[in-house]
Amino acid sequence: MDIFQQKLEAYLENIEEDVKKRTDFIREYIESAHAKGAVVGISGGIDSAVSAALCIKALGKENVLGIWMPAYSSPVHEKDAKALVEAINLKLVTVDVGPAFDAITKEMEKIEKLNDLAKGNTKARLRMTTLYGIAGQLGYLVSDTCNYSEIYVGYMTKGGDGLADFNPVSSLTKHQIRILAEYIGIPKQIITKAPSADLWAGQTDEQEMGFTYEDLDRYLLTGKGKPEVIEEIERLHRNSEHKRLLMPGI
Ligand SMILES: Nc1ncnc2c1ncn2[C@@H]1O[C@H](COP(=O)(O)OP(=O)(O)OC[C@H]2O[C@@H]([n+]3cccc(C(=O)O)c3)[C@H](O)[C@@H]2O)[C@@H](O)[C@H]1O
Ligand SMILES: Nc1ncnc2c1ncn2[C@@H]1O[C@H](COP(=O)(O)OP(=O)(O)OP(=O)(O)O)[C@@H](O)[C@H]1O
Ligand SMILES: [Mg+2]
Repeated sequence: MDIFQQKLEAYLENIEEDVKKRTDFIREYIESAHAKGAVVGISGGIDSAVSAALCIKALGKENVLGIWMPAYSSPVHEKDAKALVEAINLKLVTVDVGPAFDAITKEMEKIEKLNDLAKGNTKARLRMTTLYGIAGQLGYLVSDTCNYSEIYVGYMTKGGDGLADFNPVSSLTKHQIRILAEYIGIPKQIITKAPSADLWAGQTDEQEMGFTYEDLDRYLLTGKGKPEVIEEIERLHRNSEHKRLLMPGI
């Protein structure tokens, strides 16, 4: 077995302890903030599924609210988001951010036509706005869902999915998230589906990043990989430093 597989095996061996560590963290953090619960944006993808499941284990299903927020999202993700209701006992509501997206895009395009990335990042920031609106109303905190692999290369929208109050999965690579997902009973189709931000039709993480999660996680867990891939990962890491810091000021 190669060293990458050994690291993943080691994670699986200690998974019960890992779940306890994460659920203790969530419970203690929510208590220390005097909050009543947590909201999680539910995309139909694996990171939000695992984050929500950990929040439910920590806080109880009554104190966790999942929000499905479509903006011309693909139907497969809606089906997968809804599959979580039974699988992890999730309270799920829908807030359609499509109309707000259309309205704000129309206003912004009075300046200049927006490209897919600018439009996609706007969707992510409207979701952040929605999560904070509901969390503020309920006295909840907003759970982040970004995993370690994404955070390392800055693969998240600044002020969008990259902004929340606490993160129950920030130290887990994508491969570790998959192991955890299986352990806590996330539906198979969510685990095996190609990771996608779904910010525009046909988008997938691996295609956009230009390398696979296998390449990224192997490097993160073992330091090994093709030199040109490592160089690209480190370039993205350097260029996204600003997303992992509080804003600079003077
Ligand atoms: N050095 C610096 N210091 C301070 N701020 C700096 C900066 N360089 C850029 N910036 C600011 O950051 C902005 C660029 O960051 P940002 O707006 O995030 O935009 P950007 O990094 O260009 O795009 C976000 C990326 O994350 C991906 N994403 C988003 C959401 C979810 C997921 C997913 O996996 O599901 C993936 C998305 O597909 C895209 O590849 C610039 O417009 C500028 O305002
Ligand atoms: N349609 C959506 N409704 C609600 N939340 C969303 C939606 N799209 C994205 N999000 C939020 O943005 C986060 C970032 O998306 P990302 O694609 O990285 O995670 P994921 O969809 O949970 O996992 P993956 O796509 O890797 O399987 C999601 O975890 C979720 O919290
Ligand atoms: Mg996704």
